[in-house]
Amino acid sequence: MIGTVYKSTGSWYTVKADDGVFYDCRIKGKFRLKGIKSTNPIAVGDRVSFDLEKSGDETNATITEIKYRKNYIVRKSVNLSKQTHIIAANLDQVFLMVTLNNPQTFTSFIDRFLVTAEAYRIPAVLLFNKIDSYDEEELLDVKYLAALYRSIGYTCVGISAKTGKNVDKVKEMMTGKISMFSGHSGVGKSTLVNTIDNNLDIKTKEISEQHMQGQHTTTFAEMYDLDFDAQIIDTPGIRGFGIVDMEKVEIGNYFPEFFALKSECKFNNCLHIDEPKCAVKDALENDEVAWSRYKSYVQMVNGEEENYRQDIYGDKK
Ligand SMILES: Nc1nc2c(ncn2[C@@H]2O[C@H](COP(=O)(O)OP(=O)(O)OP(=O)(O)O)[C@@H](O)[C@H]2O)c(=O)[nH]1
Ligand SMILES: [Zn+2]
Repeated sequence: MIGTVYKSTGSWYTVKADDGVFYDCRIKGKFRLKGIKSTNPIAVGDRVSFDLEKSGDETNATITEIKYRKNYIVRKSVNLSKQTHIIAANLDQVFLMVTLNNPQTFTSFIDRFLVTAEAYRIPAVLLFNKIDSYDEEELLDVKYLAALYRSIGYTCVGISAKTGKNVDKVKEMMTGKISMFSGHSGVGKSTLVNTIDNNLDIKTKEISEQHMQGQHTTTFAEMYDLDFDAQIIDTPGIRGFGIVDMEKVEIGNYFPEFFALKSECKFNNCLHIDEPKCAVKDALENDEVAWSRYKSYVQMVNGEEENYRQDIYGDKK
């Protein structure tokens, strides 16, 4: 039989077979995955084959094979083994919820998130939430940001999880897909999920930062069916993506508007920092590339942490 993993506890996997029936499965032997040293061989979202075997009154379900994963997101374990914990696999899209204030979402955070999504090959959508609460000036800031990210190719929607404004658009985008919601604490993720499907009762199991750092703590994601043809993956305690290891020369490839210009740079390994005849820097000078994006890029290349203070909306230089 073939199905999708909805939940994993490390030793048991809840699999929804393609006929809609749920089975608790175990794995047999060891699953080794090429290229990753993982603490968990099978993750939520994985497509698996499994066998049913009767023993007396019981039916044992055993996973025998993992199908091709189109993508997966990971969290590095903090202990010395350098093992990777796969949080979820086969996401169709990820929604980043952004608010201008309460809490403030900085462009450096948005850009880091988008770079990670590009690296994971997961389409990202920006949802500007709480538009019911903004004054005219703030709405202009939202429009500016939405236009900026749209020009790069990202879908952007202004929504209100509270009033339901444009939530129908979000539902439309979710139909037939597996989605994940990310964003800072307080941006309205739970509120939105409740507005989308008020029968769903995801108990947001908040895990303290301190707890997350404990090496024995494992956070398990879970997939939920909504009351229309859509699934969401909830990752308790994980509000963004883990950080993906990247080479400096790679980072520019995950800024789509930089990548599009790369072939016009004089050097094919151009870092777009100090090199002469750099098409990205030329575009920046001509205001064809946003300064906020370039600033995020330089921070990432230099391996700096997000610098919240310097990051101002609509600040072009
Ligand atoms: N005005 C307004 N308030 C909102 C909106 N969406 C959420 N809120 C409020 O923002 C606060 C935080 O919302 P939550 O849904 O708990 O945020 P969250 O992202 O799930 O937060 P964590 O669980 O901490 O990650 C609550 O007081 C909500 O009522 C909105 O569209 N407009
Ligand atoms: Zn360049």
